Amino acid sequence: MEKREYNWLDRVDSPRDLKRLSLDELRLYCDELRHYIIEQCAVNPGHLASSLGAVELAAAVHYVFDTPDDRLVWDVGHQAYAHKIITGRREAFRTNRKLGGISGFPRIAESPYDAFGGGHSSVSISAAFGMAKAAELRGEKRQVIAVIGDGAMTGGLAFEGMNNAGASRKTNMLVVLNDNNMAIDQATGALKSYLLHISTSKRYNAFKNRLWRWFAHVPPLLTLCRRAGNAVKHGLLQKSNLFESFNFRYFGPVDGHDVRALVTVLRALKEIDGPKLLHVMTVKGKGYSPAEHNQCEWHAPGRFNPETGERIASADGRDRYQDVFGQTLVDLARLDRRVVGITPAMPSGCSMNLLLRAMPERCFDVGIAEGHAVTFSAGLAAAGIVPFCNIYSTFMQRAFDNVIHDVAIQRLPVVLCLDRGGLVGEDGATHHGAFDLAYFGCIPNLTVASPLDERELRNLLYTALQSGVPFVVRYPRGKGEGAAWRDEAFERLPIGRGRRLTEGDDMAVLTIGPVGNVAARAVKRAAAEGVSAAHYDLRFARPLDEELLDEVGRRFERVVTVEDGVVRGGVGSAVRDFFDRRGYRTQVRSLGIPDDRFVEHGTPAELYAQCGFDEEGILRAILER
Ligand SMILES: Cc1ncc(C[n+]2csc(CCOP(=O)(O)OP(=O)(O)O)c2C)c(N)n1
Ligand SMILES: CC(=O)[C@@H](O)[C@H](O)COP(=O)(O)O
Ligand SMILES: [Mg+2]
Repeated sequence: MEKREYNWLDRVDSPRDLKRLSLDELRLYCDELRHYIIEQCAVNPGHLASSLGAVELAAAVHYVFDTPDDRLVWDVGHQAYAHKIITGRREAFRTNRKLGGISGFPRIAESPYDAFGGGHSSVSISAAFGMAKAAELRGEKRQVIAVIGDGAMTGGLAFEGMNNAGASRKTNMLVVLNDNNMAIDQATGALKSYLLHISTSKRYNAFKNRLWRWFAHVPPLLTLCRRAGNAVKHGLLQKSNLFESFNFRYFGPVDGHDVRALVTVLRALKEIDGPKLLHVMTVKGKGYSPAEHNQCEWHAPGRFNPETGERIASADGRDRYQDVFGQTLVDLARLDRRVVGITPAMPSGCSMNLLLRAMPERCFDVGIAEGHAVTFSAGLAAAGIVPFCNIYSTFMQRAFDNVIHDVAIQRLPVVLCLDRGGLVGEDGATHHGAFDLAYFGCIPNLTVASPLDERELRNLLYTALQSGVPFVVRYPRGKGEGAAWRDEAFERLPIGRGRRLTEGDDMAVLTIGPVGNVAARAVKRAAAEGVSAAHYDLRFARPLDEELLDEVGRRFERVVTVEDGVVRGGVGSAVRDFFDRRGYRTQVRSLGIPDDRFVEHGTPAELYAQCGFDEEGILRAILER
């Protein structure tokens, strides 16, 4: 990619400015917009490939519709960078995902153009339907548009939204299906084949192309085309149209990078009432060759050299926790024929792609469907398989009831692997794994553990396999401590037992998970400053090690608990409850993620400091008398 001067980019600070451009100028503007996104993401990382794929779409929607009066909802929101830049955030985009800067996702609080917040998948149709219904109830005339990817469309919630909205034939809403045949990894499932079928059906497309050409040149034909709708499409498509079955009028597929064609089609659709869906074909990473050629890696590539496409990674020899999970799962699957892996659309994110490559028949990418992933796992477990179901902590929130109803009550031996537990950094409030220790800590029959380091993660996964009970293993995003783990012999760990890491006399520090390593450094520094702190690693949030806690309660008047999770309802709360119940008068100070606000985006180091449980914060709490 070559450096270039911008002639059009700087002229647009709002959709109103955009509308002043001719269609030819709009195309030139889109080229520059794409270039700017690449240039900025190279130095300030973000969701590059999806946003490159939606440049023309964002421009065309803002060109045709009257945002913010017309409501535009982006599903997930990771493809909305062009939208942000068009809607007055061109300069602010330099602060994308930085502490105090704009969010990587749409946010209602950030701009009137962000009609609905994003981050988690498959919400757009339900939200847009709510807005369309509200407009109807309030007698307001406005358009509502939901842009949803083919990956997000695999989520059950999207179908719940369509089912509901489709029954309301008068309600005016447009769903734009942004189909690039990719989620983060390869698209999966029956919907993928279906979308491929309708986007490649030659007879239907030849007919449809003629229809759209008429649309463009002879406006009165619009009415005719509307009437032609269902019957013709059904006749030409071998399968009945899925979206039409939900009472959505189906239009497309159209080329999502031909901004002129998009404008033409959207203008036409604006005149059609009721629920309708426009199928748009895009290329993930469009316009940046490295991203087009390796769409998965360029979903969120980190920093890179825009000229060469070389990604800039810091190599310090330490593995990520997800690497430990991915390789250990392969090792366990080799050890035990009952082991399988389940991921809701995150094989690369959680490194289950290692199992997918090694034993594809024993690895299931079920689409963006966390609830289904858990219940599917429960079904497998009920039939003698040991599923390792890996879900990012924040997305597990979607499957809370499935864990209670389908796993815990029935005591089925599902291993729930919670990746991204704790603060995740730049993705911000929607993605921090803040609540899991609180929401799993209160469920009967669940064992909940978190390792201190890589080797312990490996051993906890092994222990979970041996346990025969519902077992949660929770670990954070990013790199570990550098502990040796590869090819280490497995060790079965005692369930519900913690251990003392450091002896001390003045007070005790209780930790769970890798944040214990940070606390260990603070404990050392406290000793140098004259405070002798005993350090205990609980390892299990449930069941708690009561013997260990009795020892602490008996010996210490002052305790600091540290967890990379929300302070209320988490491990600190459970420890305090235990001391109360046992009648210990120990004073407990709990450090963790605050529960009086959502923590926003920033680097992990900045956020730990802000929340007061970085090394300095823990040290301060230990020294406080
Ligand atoms: C509930 C939930 N599960 C998983 C994710 C992680 N995730 C973010 S984007 C994405 C893929 C989305 O695919 P698609 O909608 O087709 O957009 P594309 O990346 O192809 O542009 C996934 C799985 C999420 N954001 N929300
Ligand atoms: C938008 C989204 O939900 C994912 O792309 C997420 O940002 C991935 O996070 P990791 O970078 O932690 O895999
Ligand atoms: Mg996609």
